[in-house]
Amino acid sequence: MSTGTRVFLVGFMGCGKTTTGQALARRLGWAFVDLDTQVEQVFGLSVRDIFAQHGEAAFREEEARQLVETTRLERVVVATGGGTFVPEANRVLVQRSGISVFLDVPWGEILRRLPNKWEERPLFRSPEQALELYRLRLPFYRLADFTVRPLFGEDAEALAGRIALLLRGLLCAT
Ligand SMILES: Nc1ncnc2c1ncn2[C@@H]1O[C@H](COP(=O)(O)OP(=O)(O)OP(=O)(O)O)[C@@H](O)[C@H]1O
Ligand SMILES: O=C(O)C1=C[C@@H](O)[C@@H](O)[C@H](O)C1
Ligand SMILES: [Mg+2]
Repeated sequence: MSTGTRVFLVGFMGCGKTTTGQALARRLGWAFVDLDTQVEQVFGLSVRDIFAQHGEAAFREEEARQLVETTRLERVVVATGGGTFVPEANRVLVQRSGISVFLDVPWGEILRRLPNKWEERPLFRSPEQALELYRLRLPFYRLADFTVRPLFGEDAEALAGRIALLLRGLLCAT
């Protein structure tokens, strides 16, 4: 399987996977897929309502299924969900199918970005619980092929530009 035509952005809720992913896809002239949106479309419900009505396990099952679907596409940037890269099966699939990039946003900045958004993200129950989850997840995110830490004040467009530069070098080499 060619790994040069898919990019998977991974990282914690609020690190900018969706926003940066859209900007990156535009720059590369590639398609963009947001995994959370795909799952929402299958259920016809928001992430919050999927968790509430069907439970997290049902969400994770569909998330894994939608991840497989993305590996059938070429020239695509995938914004994963915050938990997608944690199960080993998902991680192995990503590592075999494309290039993974961890958006390594420090906790303080995540907190600044996500006030009042807790009810949309069922696993962001309180800052304390979310910090615990963030710490548990970091070792998994660090298994991504590349880690990119947004610079102070660097917006999603600028960050996408930096990732595009990194990828262009890699894509030329494959
Ligand atoms: N580089 C950036 N600088 C400042 N704000 C940003 C940046 N990237 C994204 N944001 C803002 O942070 C918030 C969260 O971004 P986004 O929804 O893209 O994160 P996400 O990683 O997709 O989160 P989730 O896992 O919950 O889907 C949004 O309000 C977005 O505008
Ligand atoms: O971190 C997580 O586990 C999640 C992040 C979001 O992107 C959604 O996939 C959902 O809210 C779960
Ligand atoms: Mg997102």
